[in-house]
Amino acid sequence: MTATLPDIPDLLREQCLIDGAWRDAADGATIAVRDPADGRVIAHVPSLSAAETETAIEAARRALPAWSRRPARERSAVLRRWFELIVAHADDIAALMTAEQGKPLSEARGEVIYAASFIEWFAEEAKRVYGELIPSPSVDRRLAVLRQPIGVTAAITPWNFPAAMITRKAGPALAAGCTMIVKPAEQTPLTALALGVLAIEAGLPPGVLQIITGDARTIGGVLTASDTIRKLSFTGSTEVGRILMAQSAPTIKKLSLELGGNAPFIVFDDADLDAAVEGAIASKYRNAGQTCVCANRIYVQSGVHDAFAARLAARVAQLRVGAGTDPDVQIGPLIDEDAVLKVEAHVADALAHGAHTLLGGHRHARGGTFFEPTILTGVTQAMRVAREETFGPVAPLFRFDTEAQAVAMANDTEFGLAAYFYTEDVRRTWRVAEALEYGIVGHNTGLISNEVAPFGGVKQSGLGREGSHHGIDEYLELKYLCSGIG
Ligand SMILES: NC(=O)C1=CN([C@@H]2O[C@H](COP(=O)(O)OP(=O)(O)OC[C@H]3O[C@@H](n4cnc5c(N)ncnc54)[C@H](OP(=O)(O)O)[C@@H]3O)[C@@H](O)[C@H]2O)C=CC1
Ligand SMILES: O=C(O)CCCC(=O)O
Repeated sequence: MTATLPDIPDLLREQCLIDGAWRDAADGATIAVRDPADGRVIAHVPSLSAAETETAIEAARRALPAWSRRPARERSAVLRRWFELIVAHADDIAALMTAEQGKPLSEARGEVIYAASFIEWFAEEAKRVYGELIPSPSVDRRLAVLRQPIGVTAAITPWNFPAAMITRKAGPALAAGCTMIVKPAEQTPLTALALGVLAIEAGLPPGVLQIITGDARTIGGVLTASDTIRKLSFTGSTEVGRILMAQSAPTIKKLSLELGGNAPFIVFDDADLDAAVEGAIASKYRNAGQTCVCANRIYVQSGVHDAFAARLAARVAQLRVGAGTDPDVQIGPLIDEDAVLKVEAHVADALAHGAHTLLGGHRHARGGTFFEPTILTGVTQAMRVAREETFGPVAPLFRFDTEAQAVAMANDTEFGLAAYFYTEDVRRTWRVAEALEYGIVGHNTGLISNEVAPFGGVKQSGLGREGSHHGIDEYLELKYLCSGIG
């Protein structure tokens, strides 16, 4: 262990949570966790086997009957305590998150509060899982619909939001009366395990929540093959989403998939340009561009293109790159070397096909996985930055002339998670919002995420919605009861 880890013995766990107990792998195997700011190993977590994954599933199965039968009010109270504990420990969890993920401390703290908001929200929703009484077609029968927990569930989560992607799944699952096994990304297990510490402290009974670490294919293979697990929720790449969907087919699992995005960000001639620049920065450079809803393609109408590019460049040039622990830094390191290679490849491809660098374009002078905040101009639909999620601090600017062109280019992708546009024209607002083939649309804002609204995509960006009052439905089954009373 090194000095880059915060001194928080109560929250720092290097063991997995199974059946209410903290465990190592039986064979002692571990995975190293690194600080992306300097590449140093900061901790080790267990690398569990397939058999240990089965043990976690079995614990969740045993815990299900009692937890699902607890009155909703009691489940709600436990979740409420978990929420309060997360908020009370926000600074410590943020420090842990920055150490393993790299995002600036202020962003990490923001994520912890965001993560906690899902637990608070679903603590409330737990009490509102209403059924229905259907007007009967005959006098001798009564027709009812019950909404019941789906059963044992699993979540596989990414490194870019190490806390919020867990609570957005565990919150509704536990509120609904399900039990869950969470497998966090190998880069960011410490935040997940710290959430587990607080869940136990909040009074979550053994087996209701398991947090297991290890080889993704081994654990993913066991989770998807399991007949006990009735639902899998995954956030991550579209490629892995496809694999998990195929692996879940034999057991016909219910799936929530929150996959890659390739978000268009459209600036029309009639936009408030300063607001559009701020929105673009918030959307593009948050988490160093490593967000599935980050603006990936910035389309700017010809009349304002050059002014927008100049203002954006002036602002982005002020963004400071460095370790997330430095309070003056806005852009931390990328998660790993593979991430940097992908960003470099996208920039090189764009330049080779005629784009120009307005700002940045290279690895940062600090070395490691730091990358310069970058703006490219003269980008076209044929380039890789237009077709694939870059997941880095690169803003590619495309020029367009008409609204129809902008909408067509924005929709020209297999992805459909988030889209943004800036206009002051109310008629255009509705026209464009309705025409964009996306699950989430931001108008005159670059920040759309919160716990009260449904988050999720269309097309190959995934299935299902998280957050909002819809989020709990993903963990419930409808049961139709036809009662003969003649
Ligand atoms: N929608 C989103 O929010 C995200 C999108 N991405 C996109 O994906 C790209 C690659 O990022 P990456 O981290 O590799 O994303 P992945 O999709 O590979 O990882 C996300 C999660 O899936 C797990 N996983 C990976 N392979 C399997 C498998 N075969 N079976 C079961 N679980 C698996 C990972 O585990 P482990 O970490 O142990 O390998 C991690 O927990 C990014 O550049 C970005 O474009 C990435 C993260 C989030
Ligand atoms: O990148 C993701 O996978 C989640 C986006 C974070 C959010 O805005 O909720």
